[in-house]
Amino acid sequence: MVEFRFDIKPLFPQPIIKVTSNLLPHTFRGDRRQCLDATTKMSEIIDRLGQLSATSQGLSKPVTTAQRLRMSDNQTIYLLADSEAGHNGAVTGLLKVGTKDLYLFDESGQTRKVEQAPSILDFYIHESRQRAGLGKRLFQTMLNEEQWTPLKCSVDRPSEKLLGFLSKHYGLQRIIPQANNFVLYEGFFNDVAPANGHGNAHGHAQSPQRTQNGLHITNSPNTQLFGATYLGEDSNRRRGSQQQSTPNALLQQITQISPSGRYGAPRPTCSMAEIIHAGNSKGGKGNGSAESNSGNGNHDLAEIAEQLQRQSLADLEANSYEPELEVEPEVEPEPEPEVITPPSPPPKSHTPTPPSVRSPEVVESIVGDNRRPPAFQLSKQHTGMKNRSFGVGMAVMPSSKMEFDQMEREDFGVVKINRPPGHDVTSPGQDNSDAMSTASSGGGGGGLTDQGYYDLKFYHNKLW
Ligand SMILES: CC(=O)SCCNC(=O)CCNC(=O)[C@H](O)C(C)(C)COP(=O)(O)OP(=O)(O)OC[C@H]1O[C@@H](n2cnc3c(N)ncnc32)[C@H](O)[C@@H]1OP(=O)(O)O
Repeated sequence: MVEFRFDIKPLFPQPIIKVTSNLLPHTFRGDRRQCLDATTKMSEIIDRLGQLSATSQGLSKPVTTAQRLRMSDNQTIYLLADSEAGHNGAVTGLLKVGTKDLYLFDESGQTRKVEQAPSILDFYIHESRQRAGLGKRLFQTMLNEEQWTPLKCSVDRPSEKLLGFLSKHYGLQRIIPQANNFVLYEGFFNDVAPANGHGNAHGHAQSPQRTQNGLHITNSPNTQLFGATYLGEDSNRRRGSQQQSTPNALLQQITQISPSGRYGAPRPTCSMAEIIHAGNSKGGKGNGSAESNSGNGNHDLAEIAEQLQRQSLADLEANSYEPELEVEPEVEPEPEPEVITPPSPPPKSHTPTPPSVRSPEVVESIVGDNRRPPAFQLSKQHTGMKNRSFGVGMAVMPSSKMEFDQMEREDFGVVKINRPPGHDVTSPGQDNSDAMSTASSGGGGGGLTDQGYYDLKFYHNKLW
């Protein structure tokens, strides 16, 4: 029996009480001070019983704590007490139930999403009182209160004892195998309309693709991994009235979010998705020139990469590297700026500026007019948001890399050229990683070392 330093009887005017997130017995009446006292004591009771249950089941940490109950909005704990026991009475059992949205297999192996499935989450009768019918008493009280039937309950990782208990008292034996830890019994899906693989165990028939609250449910792995997509009324109207050919519509779809949970937080627009999807929506690819892709954010990454590759190859052939372009002066090396601000250095009149090392203005036109000027300029040391895609760099040219300085989270920046090999800059603000990449490439003895080379890297947001 579980006894406490305080008298439990005031908390248990009846043998079984219900506790929800307010941590008060459902029978509680009292003022503020009594309320505080009751929640403190109730928390202690719940934590203690939860710990005993975990120990009894061999769990490393309790499933049931007062804190968890306080944070929940759909869980209820039933507590069984023996007021006659000892001096202060004793608490003898705990049963925690709640509702869960679950993806479940039915008898035929079809996946179904069951919303608010009744779930048995934790069940414990003190060892000294087991097999005396107390479990049945507690469980039956819960069924009556919740108006559930045993067959419609999912059971979260039941122990052998609980399986025996359910078999003995409720004849539940034939389990429908599941991929998760929940156990359900044949008959769970009875009287539920199949509705294309989606249903509700309570029989609240739902539209196969759209539920009342606007959740878009499919059987896809993405849905199962990330949850249903929330399609608000606005969005529904938009989808009806608007073709998906506009980039905005596509972007809205891309950034649609789940309404709750950890996937519910608003996500920033993915710039790469913007490029890929918005580019595709154009239909035609244009003439392939980078400049032609400016505006509206319709860029094709492959096209840009191809363009830069062509330009880089042309530069190689023309032997037109100009290491002095955007290279710090020999005498007074300055820290290499992380974010290049316009204007670009004036090209020598006799040497055409290599297209692959365009001035920021040119590159800006590649990435489109929708790039907003940053309110202030951040280096990658500030933002930590600079992601290198060496694969893309490799695709452009094996010995070169593209670099886009990301001035803002959502935007592409400018192409820049690293300092030439051997040109050490040791001032504090220098770009260490760039220096390292330069050194390592140069150390490899590449053919371009003697001539210097352009270290172009390509940065973008992480995609997934
Ligand atoms: C989702 C979950 O919570 S899973 C975890 C379930 N909890 C536990 O395993 C914790 C330890 N066990 C217990 O707390 C209890 O045994 C409970 C809650 C499972 C059942 O409570 P009890 O008061 O013992 O149940 P009650 O007396 O009403 O029914 C007894 C039946 O339960 C099953 N049972 C209870 N104890 C045991 C046991 N030690 N070994 C095997 N079966 C048991 C048997 O079917 C038993 O019938 P039997 O005595 O004729 O064999």
